[in-house]
Amino acid sequence: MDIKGVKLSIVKMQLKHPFTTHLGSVTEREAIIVEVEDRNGFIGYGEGVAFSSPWYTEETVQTSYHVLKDFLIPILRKNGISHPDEAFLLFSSVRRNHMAKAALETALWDLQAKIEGLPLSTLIGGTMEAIHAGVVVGNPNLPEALKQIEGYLEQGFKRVKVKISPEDDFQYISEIRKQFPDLPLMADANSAYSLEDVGRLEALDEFGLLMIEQPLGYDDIVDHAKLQSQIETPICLDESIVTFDDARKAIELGSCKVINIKIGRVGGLGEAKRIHDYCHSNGIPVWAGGMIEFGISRAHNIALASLPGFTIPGDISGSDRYWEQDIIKPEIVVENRMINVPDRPGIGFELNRKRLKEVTVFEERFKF
Ligand SMILES: O=C(O)CCC(=O)c1ccccc1C(=O)O
Ligand SMILES: [Mg+2]
Repeated sequence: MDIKGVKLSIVKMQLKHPFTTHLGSVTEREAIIVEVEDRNGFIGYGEGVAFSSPWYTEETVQTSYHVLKDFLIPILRKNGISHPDEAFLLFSSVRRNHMAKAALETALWDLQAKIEGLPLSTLIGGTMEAIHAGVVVGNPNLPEALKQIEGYLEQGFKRVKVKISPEDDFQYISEIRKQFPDLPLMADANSAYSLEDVGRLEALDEFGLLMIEQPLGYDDIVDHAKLQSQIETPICLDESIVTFDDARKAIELGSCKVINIKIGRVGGLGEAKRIHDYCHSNGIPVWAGGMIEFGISRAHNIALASLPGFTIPGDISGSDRYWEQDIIKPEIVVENRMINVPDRPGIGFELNRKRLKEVTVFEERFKF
């Protein structure tokens, strides 16, 4: 790859409605948009998905920016790269900081796909022409949540995920079940429980949830194995799976029956694909997680979710789920409960430069 330079833009946009978990509410989203340009004028896009504060993982927009600017971009400039497959190893002198790494690595994947004139999904071995849409309700107010779910079902979403916590989990889920008895429903706890809550979690078994996501500690795989042996509902791990080896160990221990793959959390598309391949050959279904992201990250998720092991609808909704106007064109749309996998080169979406400019609060260029 003959890279000419990298541009980083920090963008900031209000969400249409706050998104709430037991850890707090997100009302405004900051992110880092990465553009890697080569000497033939191709530009690859990536998005850094760390939040403004370290509530979901330890990274933030500012730590990602620092790691990109002062470490990852200089490593890339000094060493060069011939294929994005090499990026994770190339960046291995920097520990963790997976969201920063993924921001740059995904831009390299988009660039490589554009150089080859292929859709990104094709380049990574995707087999699906369209993926199932899924949506997340982050609203602890039950009547409002019920209304929101009704609206999403009318829009054609196939699967709904809700956020739960020990405060009102049984009542919250039972009311949703009463109103939507056949809805494919799942619950995400974002580590709100401990092993002492086994009884509470067992009580949810009767609701036939597709799965419960990350009930216990955000870095735990041992207690989750104990819990899984005591509840019927399949456990899905999110926060705990940060590396390929985490996935391997969790599967070996029986800590989960499903894995949520997020490109940012695992350090890039290459690692996300490795985890997918391992899960696929071990009979563990996977789905693509969401990060309340803008269209660039969503587009990378769409390419990822076109791989054959993504058999469960993920947290992939349209641009209008969170944004009045996204930073990409065309915007991502849900049609007949599905999102089309683009057949255009790369991620298949262009930056909407006018919109990007409106929401950019800081930008910087790095010449190679
Ligand atoms: O992108 C979405 O639609 C929301 C997905 C979601 O639940 C989420 C959003 C931000 C941080 C963590 C999570 C999660 O899956 O735990
Ligand atoms: Mg989650």
